[in-house]
Amino acid sequence: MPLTAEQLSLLIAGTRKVLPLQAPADVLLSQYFRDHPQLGQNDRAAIAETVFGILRHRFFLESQFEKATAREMVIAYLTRFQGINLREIQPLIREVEAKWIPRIKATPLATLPLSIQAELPPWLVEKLQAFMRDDDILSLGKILQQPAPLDIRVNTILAKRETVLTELAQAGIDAHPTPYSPVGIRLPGKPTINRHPLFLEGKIEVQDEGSQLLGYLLAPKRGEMVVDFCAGAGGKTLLLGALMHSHGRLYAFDVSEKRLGNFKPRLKRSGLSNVYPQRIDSERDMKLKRLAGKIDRVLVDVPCSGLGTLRRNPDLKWRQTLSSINELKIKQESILNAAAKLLKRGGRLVYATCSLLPEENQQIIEQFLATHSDFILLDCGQLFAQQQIHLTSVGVFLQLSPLHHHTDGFFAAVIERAPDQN
Ligand SMILES: C[S@@+](CC[C@H](N)C(=O)[O-])C[C@H]1O[C@@H](n2cnc3c(N)ncnc32)[C@H](O)[C@@H]1O
Repeated sequence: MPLTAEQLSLLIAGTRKVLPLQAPADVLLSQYFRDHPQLGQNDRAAIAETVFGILRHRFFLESQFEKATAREMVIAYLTRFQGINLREIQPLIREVEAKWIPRIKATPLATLPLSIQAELPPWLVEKLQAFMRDDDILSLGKILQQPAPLDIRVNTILAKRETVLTELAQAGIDAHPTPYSPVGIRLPGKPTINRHPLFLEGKIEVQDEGSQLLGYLLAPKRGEMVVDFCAGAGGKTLLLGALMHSHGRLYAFDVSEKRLGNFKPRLKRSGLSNVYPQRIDSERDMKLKRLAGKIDRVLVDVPCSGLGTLRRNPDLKWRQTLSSINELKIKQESILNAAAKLLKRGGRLVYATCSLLPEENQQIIEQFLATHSDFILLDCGQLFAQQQIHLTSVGVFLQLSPLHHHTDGFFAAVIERAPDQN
């Protein structure tokens, strides 16, 4: 159906609300939808698709104007990236706008600077160039412009992956086992899953395959004492609880009351009975003292730049800066130091981020190991192989990539506190 003038103005209004990025794009969009309850499901979907599409191509779109307005961005996006032709949109736009459309459609990408071609901020391209070739940065940038697939995790406390796959097939939902995670399913059509009985009964949870794999590196066992130090809304906690078969003690710490609040209904659905969510003031909270040296396994999924999730959160390209990354590094170091104190001798810690930058990843671990001689680094590739998970290009560290693994860009390192010598 051809675009109508009313639909075009809705797309422009939604874009105008989000583009200044005074908050995360998804928060601004939800706010906008709450303020406009008259918008139907289709209008909302079209606005969200356009706003996120513009964010994915914003460097190119802005390069085409002196100072682009929301209206110009929408028209340029629809015609260059959504295949709407000039004849179709002409009745809805001004004469002067119709004049620049052919130029924007024809601009060859290869003539533009790498940061525009890759749709990455110049400061980030510069950081990546320290360890990547330009054509690899371009391939990465291009894959990060694609929307991510929808991955779910089967809650093995309540269901088996084969049974869930059968039920999804019966419901006419295109679904495939994920290639690496033994409990993952990929849903290429991205159906709305949160009203499906499998979801409501706690048999499935939305979770990127990369995030699932981190749980297999920690590999907590039944009956152990385990801490998820930065549990947030509990995405990874729930997998850890399932790997523990709901036996033992799993503390879910976070500084955010709101995130832990979002965890509560998920925990209830999961059927797990060994999880203890607890808010802490900071990584120096006194509550942590009593657990020092007592914990078998600790997951530290630290706050990070999130640059490995640009497929889902393209707005991070503007919300992160060189100085925010410097602040994050200090926090990451401090959280890792505090979390490591909880480990008993022989205990294992997984440090994880969804960042692509070595300074938030291996450099934090290398710095930690240089000052903690009682910790050793384990090999992620070997730990996966022990569990029959065969990932390509994984060495001592895990760096998942949307390009090579079709997951978000997760990083992980596994360290162990040296066992007692006696
Ligand atoms: C990357 S997110 C964790 C996501 C979560 N593990 C999941 O799988 O859904 C990082 C979390 O660290 C929390 N955080 C920030 N500072 C913290 C601190 N000092 N101690 C513990 N958690 C902290 C944030 O509130 C945020 O929820």
